[in-house]
Parts: sequence; structure tokens; C-alpha cells
Amino acid sequence: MGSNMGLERPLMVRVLDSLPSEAARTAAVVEKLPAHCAEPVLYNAPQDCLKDLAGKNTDILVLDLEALGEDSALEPFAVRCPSTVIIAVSAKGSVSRAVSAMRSGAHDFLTKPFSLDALAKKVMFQLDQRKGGRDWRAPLVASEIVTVSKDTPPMSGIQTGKHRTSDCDSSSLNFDSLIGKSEIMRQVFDQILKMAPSQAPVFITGESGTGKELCATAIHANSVRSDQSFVTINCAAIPRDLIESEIFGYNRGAFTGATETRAGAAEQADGGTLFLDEIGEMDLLLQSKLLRFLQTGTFQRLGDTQTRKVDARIICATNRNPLEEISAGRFREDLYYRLHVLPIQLPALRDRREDVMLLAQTFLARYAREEVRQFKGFDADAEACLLSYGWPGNVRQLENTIRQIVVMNDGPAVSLDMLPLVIRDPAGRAANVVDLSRERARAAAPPRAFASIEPLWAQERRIIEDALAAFDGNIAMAAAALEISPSTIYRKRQSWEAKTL
Ligand SMILES: Nc1ncnc2c1ncn2[C@@H]1O[C@H](COP(=O)(O)OP(=O)(O)OP(=O)(O)O)[C@@H](O)[C@H]1O
Repeated sequence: MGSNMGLERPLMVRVLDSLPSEAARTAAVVEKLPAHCAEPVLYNAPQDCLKDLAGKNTDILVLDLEALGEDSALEPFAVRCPSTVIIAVSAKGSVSRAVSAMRSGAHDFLTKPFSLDALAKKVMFQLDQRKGGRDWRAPLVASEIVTVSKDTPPMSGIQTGKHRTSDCDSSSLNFDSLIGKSEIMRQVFDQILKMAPSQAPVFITGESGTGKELCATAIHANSVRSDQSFVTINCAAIPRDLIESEIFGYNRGAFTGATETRAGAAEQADGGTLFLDEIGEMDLLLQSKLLRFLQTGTFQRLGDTQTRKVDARIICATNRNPLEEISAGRFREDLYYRLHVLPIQLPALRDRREDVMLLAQTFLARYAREEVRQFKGFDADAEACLLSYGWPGNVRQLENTIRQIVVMNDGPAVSLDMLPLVIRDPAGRAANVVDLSRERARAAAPPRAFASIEPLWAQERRIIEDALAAFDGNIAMAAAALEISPSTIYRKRQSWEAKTL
């Protein structure tokens, strides 16, 4: 055994299996882990194991599904120790079994009999995900292209280096990053599993912050392309006149500022997946170029005469209603029908309230660990408030709220007074906003001459800049407080720059 993985204490492994000999065999995994491990603790009865999870350290939990009875009996284990790596094992392995175990909170699944090396590999993968590295959940900076390939660190939720077969290796399904146990999310997981092996385009819709990007990464992670690149282009975060060069690349000298030749996202995604986020922001001319690319698989870099061909699976997402966009003439109907082959609609958080506390607990455990706080859960009043709030900013708003609470407070439980006012008293806040704008209106010059009225964009700019100042420039936090998406802030900033040039 080697280093202790950066922890100050040995890793604690607990194993539940109704057969003591099997539990002992599984527990021997500690010999395979490159970390200092304490003596593993073995259980034959679920209630004994559950009792210990309440107050004792647990880093790795291996649960035999037969010892649990029903797969859903795994849920209380996941809720009790949200930061523990949970691996479900079963002698009756199947895709649906693996999916159901992971829906209930397991991080991975193995069919018995399994080798200790296979178990150790899965445990190490999960521990690595928890060891920091790039915080892939942080919002992308404007015009950033995120590439996940064999050569770059994988985002959580993506297993690189694996080649899945289209009939799905049940031990490799991965929804680690996309959390939900509600019926509506179960249907989404089923859709992802069925759509992942296909080569057809996927069209994801849903309000801002519902997890469209996570959904796209899960489709890629569970596809045969998972060991190839996953390339994201956020059409809202890139100035319109640069999107084409970001997607298709350019030759040196193609336009002012093109000082070198660059491959675009389409080429980088060759063999893998190209994710076009916020596709509703793309202008009509570029839409026709994208359509041609989808029809032929060919394109030209800007300033280049050579026609190139790539094989990239397309996933796109929008928080707009595509049919309304088509009727308004902002989205090409033919492009829509090319892209809208496998549709997924992500539900708003208010439509899956069963998931609110599961998500809140997960974020609390994540940020308490990151910020070194003691938080273990929520008191009853805080929980009731989180459950009754409408979450217009969806999971992003919930995640940012929990992060804010953890940064600003400490204690064993989150209490009502730690919640931001907007969550505790949404109606009151709304009233304040009205009062504030009235105050501003009153403060304006008395004769309401045309010139004295501040343009809407300038008012918007002031409000957004106030929010950014309140959160020290943190765009994600400001966006959550304003109940808009971070990309809206990026987009607005670009339009202000254009106005003040
Ligand atoms: N089901 C989920 N489980 C865990 N985290 C989630 C889930 N859905 C969303 N999140 C988190 O919420 C944030 C927003 O998710 P994501 O960027 O995927 O949403 P989106 O729908 O693409 O938003 P937008 O339309 O504004 O781009 C991310 O930090 C993500 O980790």
C-alpha cells in the first residue's frame, strides 16, 4: 500500500454482504488500493451497517444488492453518507439492475463474481474524481471551448479510455454527475441510456440551469465515443461573428487577428461528440452552414479552399422553445428537423421536488469538504423552506445557494437564518425590487424629457454590474441572484461593448 491519497487518516472501507465469506473476500480490496486503509468493517445485516454510517467515517462502501433486498433500499445509505464512494455489487447483474442501483445513489456497479483488481479500479476512479483537479462545474469563461479527450483530464461523468459496446456494459454506466431520483428524472436516465449508443443527433431542451450540459456529457460518457473528444461550443458565450471560426476553424490571415491557422471544434470532435450549447443564439447564415455540415459531414475552414470531412456526433441544447423560434423566423425549420431526431426535455426543478433535498445534500457535502466546514445536513425549517421555494434558476441556483451558505457559515446543520433572503422570503424580495425601481424612477430628473430616461440596456447594465460587485465579480453567483444564466451575463457584456465602441 502506498500513500494515503492526501487524507490525514487511513481510508475506511465498509462492506455489506449477507455471506460473511463473500464480505471478507470483497474487503480484501484494501490490499489492492494504493492508499493506507484501516481494517475494513464487515456487515451481514443492512441495519447494522446503516447505524454505523451515521456517526463514523466511511470513505468506501461496497453494498451487495442481495443483502439489501430491494435496490431502492440503497437510498438511505446514499443519503446518510453523501460523500462516500458507494459501489453496488450483485450476482444478478443486468443493465437495468445497474441503472436502478445508480439511480438509488451508487456510484458504480459490478457483477459478481468480480476481480479485486476490477473493484479497486472502480474505487480509485471515484476517489480520483473527489481529489480536486479542474472544477468542471464552474461556469465556462466566455468563448472557452472545453475539450475532453484522451490527453486532457476527464470531466466527472465522463470515463475516458473506455470503449463501450452498443449493448452497454452494465458495469460501466455512469450518471455520477447527473443527480435525481424522481420518476421524471428516471425517465430522463432511461432516455439517455437508449440514445447513447445511437449516432443520431440529440436535441436537449429545458430551462436554464436544468442540467442540459450535464445531460450531454452523460450521453457522450455512455456512448461508444466515450474515449474520444467531447467538445463544447457555447453559442451564447461567443460573439456571433466568431462562432463560425470557432466551429469550423480558420487559416492564418483569414480575418484580422487570425495570426495562426487553427482547427475548429468540428475537427477537434472528429470521432467524438460536438455539443452545441444554446444553439438558438446562432444567426441564420451560420445555421445554413451548419445544415450543410450536417448533411454532408464536410466543411471548410475560414480562408481555406480545402474541403474537410469529419465524423462527429452532434448534441445540441437550447433553453428557448424551438417551435416558437421557427415561427418567429429565428431558427431554420430544415435545420430543426435535422437536429431534432432524439429529443430530451429536462424538467424544471420545481417539477421534481423529490430531488431538491438529494441535490442539496450532495452540494452541501461537496462544498463543506471543499471549504473545510462541518456541515452534515439541514434543520427541519431550512429543509421545509428549500422544498417550498420555486427555484426559477433550477439546479444551478440551488447549487450556488448551497455554496454561498457554506462559504458564509459553519455548523453541524444549515438553519433557516443561513438561507439567503430571496429563498426565505421571495415575496418580500419581489416587493423590495418594485420599491427600489420606484425610488430610482423618483430620483430621475423631474421633467420626464426623452433624454432623461435611461435606456433599458443601461439600466440592465447597472443592475448586472451591481450584482457582480455584490459577489466580487463571481458571474455564477451574480447570475443565480439575478435568476438568469451566466451566459446571459456574458452575452449582455458583449452587447454593451458593441454599444460603447
Ligand atoms: N441533475 C443534476 N445533478 C447535479 N447537478 C446538476 C444537475 N442539473 C444541473 N446541475 C448543476 O447545475 C449547474 C447548471 O447545469 P448545466 O450547465 O448543465 O445547465 P444548463 O441547463 O446547460 O444551463 P444553461 O441553459 O444556463 O446553459 C451545473 O453546475 C450543474 O453541475
